[in-house]
Amino acid sequence: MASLAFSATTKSYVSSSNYRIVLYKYDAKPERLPFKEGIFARKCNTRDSIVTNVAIQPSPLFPSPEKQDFAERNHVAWTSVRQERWEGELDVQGMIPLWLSGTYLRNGPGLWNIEDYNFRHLFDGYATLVKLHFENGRLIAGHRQIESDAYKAARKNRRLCYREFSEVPKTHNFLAYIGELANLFSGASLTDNANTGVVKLGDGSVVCLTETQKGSIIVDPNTLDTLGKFEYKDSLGGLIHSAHPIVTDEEFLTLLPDLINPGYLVVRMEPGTNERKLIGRVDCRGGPAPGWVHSFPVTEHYVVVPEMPLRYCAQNLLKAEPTPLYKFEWHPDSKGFVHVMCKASGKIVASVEVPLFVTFHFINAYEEKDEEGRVTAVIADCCEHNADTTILEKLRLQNLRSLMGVDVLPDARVGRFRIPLDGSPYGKLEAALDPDEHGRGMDMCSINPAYLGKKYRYAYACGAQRPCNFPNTLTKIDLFEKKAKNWYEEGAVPSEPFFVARPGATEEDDGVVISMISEKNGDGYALVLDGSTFEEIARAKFPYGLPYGLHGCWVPKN
Ligand SMILES: CC(=O)/C=C/C=C(C)/C=C/C1=C(C)CCCC1(C)C
Ligand SMILES: CC(/C=C/C=O)=C\C=C\C=O
Ligand SMILES: [Fe+2]
Repeated sequence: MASLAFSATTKSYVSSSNYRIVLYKYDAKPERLPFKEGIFARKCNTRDSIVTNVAIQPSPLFPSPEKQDFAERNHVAWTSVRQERWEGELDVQGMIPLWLSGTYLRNGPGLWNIEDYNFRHLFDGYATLVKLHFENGRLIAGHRQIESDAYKAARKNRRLCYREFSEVPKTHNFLAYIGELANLFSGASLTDNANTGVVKLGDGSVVCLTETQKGSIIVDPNTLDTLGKFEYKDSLGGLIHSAHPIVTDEEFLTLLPDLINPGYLVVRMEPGTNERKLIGRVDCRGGPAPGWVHSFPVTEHYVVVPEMPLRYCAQNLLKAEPTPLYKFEWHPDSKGFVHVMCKASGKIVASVEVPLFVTFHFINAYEEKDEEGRVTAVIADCCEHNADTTILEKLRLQNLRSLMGVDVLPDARVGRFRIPLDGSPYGKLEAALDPDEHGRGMDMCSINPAYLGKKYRYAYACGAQRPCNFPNTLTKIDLFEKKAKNWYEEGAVPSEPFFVARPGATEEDDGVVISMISEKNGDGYALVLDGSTFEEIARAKFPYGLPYGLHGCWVPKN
C-alpha cells in the first residue's frame, strides 16, 4: 500500500476480497483520526501524505474469498471490480502530451455478482465508472460504482431487485409473478443500472446511460459521485431508448422504439432542457416489433433509422429465464430496412430494404453528393456481425471466461450501407475494407467527433488477432486507403479506443487515442496512442486490474 501514490482526496477505497480498505489521507496531521468507521485502523506513512489512516470494513457486495479464488482463475476483464471506489495518481511511462487536459470517463458493467449469485451476461453487471484525469502530463485515475436504484437495492437486500439485460428477479408464487408483470409494463421493475455509456450534454452535465430511459443518471465527472436521475420532462413516454444518443454541444438526438405500434420516434432535446421534442416517426416495415436499436447514425441533415431483423420480443420480455437471444428474436423473413429522416422537417426521404444485418454500433454516416452538389445517397457505416446473432451468446460471461484463446469470435466487418435518395427500393450493404485487415473482429468504435455526420477517413475500433473469443486489438481503420494499423499485446483485453483531437488540429487523425487495458496477469493500465502513427506514447498502470468497460466520453478542462 505504501507504494501507492494518492492525490489530494481525503478518502479512498483501495482493495478488498470480502473487505474493503478505506484510506484516509491528510496533507496535515488531523486532530482526530476517524477510527470509528472501521473495525481495524492503523497509521502509516505513504510517499505522498503525512498520515494515512487505514480502516477495513466488511463489503457485502464484493466477492467472497471463495468467489475471488474462482475469479482469479479468470481474466481480470471478466472479474468483478474488487472495491467500490478508488482514486489516485498513476505513474506515467512515456509522455502524455501537455495539450491533453481534461477527463476521459469510461462506463461499463464492472460488478457481475451479488454476493455468491453470479450474473450470466456481460451486459448485466452493475455500472462501474472509470476516470482518467489528464493535466500537465500527469494522470489522476479512479473508479466508482454508480449508485443506481438497482445497485443500491442489491446492496441493501443482497439479491437482484430489478430486471437487468438478462437477469430477472425471482418470484416465489403466482401472485408475486402477476405483480412482477404489472411492474414490467409500468417500467417499475426495469433496471436503471446505467452501465452502457456516458455523455457530456451541451450544458456541461454528464449523464450515464443504458437502454432504459429511467437509467439516465447524472454524475459528477470529478468525484464520480452519483448526483441523481436525469428526468425526461415531456410526454413522449415509452420505457426504452437507444443506448447511444447523438450528443453535441447543440443537441441531443435519440430514438424511442414503439413496441405497441411497431416504429420509432425520432426526438431532439435542446441543451439545458429535459424536454425531448418529436422530430418525426418511422413506422416499421417488417416483423411484429421494431428492430433492436442500440445505436444509430446521423448525417448533417438526416437521421438514419436502422430497422434490424433482430427485433424486440414481447414474449421474451416476460420470460424469467434468458432465451438464446435474450429479449430479442431473429426474424429474417421480416427483412432489414434503413429509413432516412430529414432532421429539419421530420419527413422520410428514403426507406429502403437492405440485406440482413446485425449491429450494435454505427460508426458514422455522411451524405454523398454528385458533381452539382446534390445529395444522391446516404452512406452509413457500422460494426456489422455478418447478420449472425451468435455474438450475443458469445458475450455470456461463461464464454468470455472459459474460451480465452479459443477462436470462437464470430467474424465482423465495417458494414457500409449505401442508401440511395432517388426513390429506389433497395440499399446496399458491403464491407468497407477487407475484414482481414482487422482480423475479422470489429466493434467498439470511435471517430474524430469533428467529423460526425461528415465524410470521414478514420475509424478506431477493437479488432481481432486470432485465435480469440473477444476483440483483443486496437485498430485504426483508414477508409480511404482500405487499410488498418493494429495494436496488440498478448493476453490483453483493450476497451474501446477513444479519439481526442489536439486543439487546433487540421488533420483528422491529429490527436490521441485512449484505451484501458485489462491484462492477462490480472493488472490493468491506461494506454495513450498517437492518433496518427497509432504508436504507444504513454501508459500508466493502475494499482489493481481493470474489468472490461464499454463506452466513454471526453470532458475537456473548463
Ligand atoms: C450494456 C448494454 O450494452 C446493454 C444493456 C441493455 C439493457 C440493460 C437492456 C435492458 C432491457 C430490459 C431490462 C427490458 C426491456 C428490453 C431491454 C431494453 C433489452
Ligand atoms: C461489447 C460489445 C457490445 C457492447 C455494447 O455496448 C460488442 C462486442 C462485440 C464483439 O465483437
Ligand atoms: Fe454500445
